[in-house]
Amino acid sequence: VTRPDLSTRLSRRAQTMNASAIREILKVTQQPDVISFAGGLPAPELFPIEEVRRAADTVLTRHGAAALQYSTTEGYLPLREWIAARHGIPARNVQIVTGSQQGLDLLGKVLIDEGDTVLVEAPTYLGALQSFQPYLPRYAQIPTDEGGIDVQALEAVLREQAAQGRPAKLLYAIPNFQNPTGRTLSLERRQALVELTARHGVLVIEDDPYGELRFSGEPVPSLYELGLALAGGDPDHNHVIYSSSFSKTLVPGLRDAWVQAASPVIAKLIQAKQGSDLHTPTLNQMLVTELLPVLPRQIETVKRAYGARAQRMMAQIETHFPAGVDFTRPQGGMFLWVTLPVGLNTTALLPHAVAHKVAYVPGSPFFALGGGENTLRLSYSSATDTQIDVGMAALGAVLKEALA
Ligand SMILES: Cc1ncc(COP(=O)(O)O)c(CN[C@@H](CCCC(=O)O)C(=O)O)c1O
Repeated sequence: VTRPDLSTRLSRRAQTMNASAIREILKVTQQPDVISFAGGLPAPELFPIEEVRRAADTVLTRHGAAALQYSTTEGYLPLREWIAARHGIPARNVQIVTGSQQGLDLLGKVLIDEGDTVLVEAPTYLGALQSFQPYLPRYAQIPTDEGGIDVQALEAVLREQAAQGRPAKLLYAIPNFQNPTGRTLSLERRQALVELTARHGVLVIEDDPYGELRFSGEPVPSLYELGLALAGGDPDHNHVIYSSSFSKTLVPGLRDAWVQAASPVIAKLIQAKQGSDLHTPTLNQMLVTELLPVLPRQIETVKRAYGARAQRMMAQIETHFPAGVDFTRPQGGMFLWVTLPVGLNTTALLPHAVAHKVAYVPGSPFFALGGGENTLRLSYSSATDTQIDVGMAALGAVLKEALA
């Protein structure tokens, strides 16, 4: 009998990895009587289950064998063509991925060399940090304010990086209804950011899973559209890479998403994906394509529900939270961001909140270089009115106690 300690055999890369705070908390908050505002879970009661069942029947009846067979790495052409047409680009610039989470992993694999400087917002989506980490980037944080990325601060960071002979490789941004803050970048800041990054030769990854979920205010052109205009309409010279998903507009469990990029990037994404999962499940891609006619109505239903839940949560926070606590007022998406008085630690506070049957995601895992100990993220998307009322009252009580 030999008893090797396998934990000593892991790669250096594996040893840089850590767990997703969101996934870990989802495990904790699965306790039935805990009201969880942690996971960015789309509202399950709004899933078009009947439509999915009918679509599955149609797909399997009409092209059952093809739906269950291996398929191309690029993705199901009718789906790619539908996406391409909506963005005014050729289908060859669209790659289907297995959730935009896989898109982030593959983009990290094909764009980041060890030590490359990757610019991220402070705070940013912790799942992106998790995807990029194994490629061993050197993070630089871009300060944000109520309006999202502070583009003046970005310019200073870019200048500093260039002066140190370490120009940034890429910038990862979530301009619509940002995860975790819920903030949206103004058109003026988007234009400045796109021009600035083009000038400095910095690639931009625009992660936009929430763009369709606007429930107030006016739509703003994407960084991708602005980048395309800067490239004279040529998608093969757009320095902005766009990623979005059917997870928040349709359903997350089918794991269908896509990346829009210049052909040399797409070519490498395909090769990386060949080595990862060969292709996104064929049946799921055909299902999503069959469901495209119900998408507009589904988006309207989801937007209305999330807008009402966001308003209710903000009203309850106004009512129950102690003075000195600040929070963002999103115009769309699934999250809002709470900032407590400096000195409070939301990671330390979480077990106490769970004891009071309410859960959130502490803010610090959303900061690539640390900080944010006094912040937390709340997701309103899958909470009923009662859960919002009861949960915000409970969390308000926990915060008042902590501040006393
Ligand atoms: C900015 C951003 N980019 C990509 C994703 C991943 O979405 P996909 O379902 O992989 O398309 C997400 C989804 N994040 C959710 C869902 C995480 C789901 C989970 O870990 O259970 C969250 O932050 O809670 C996102 O917010």
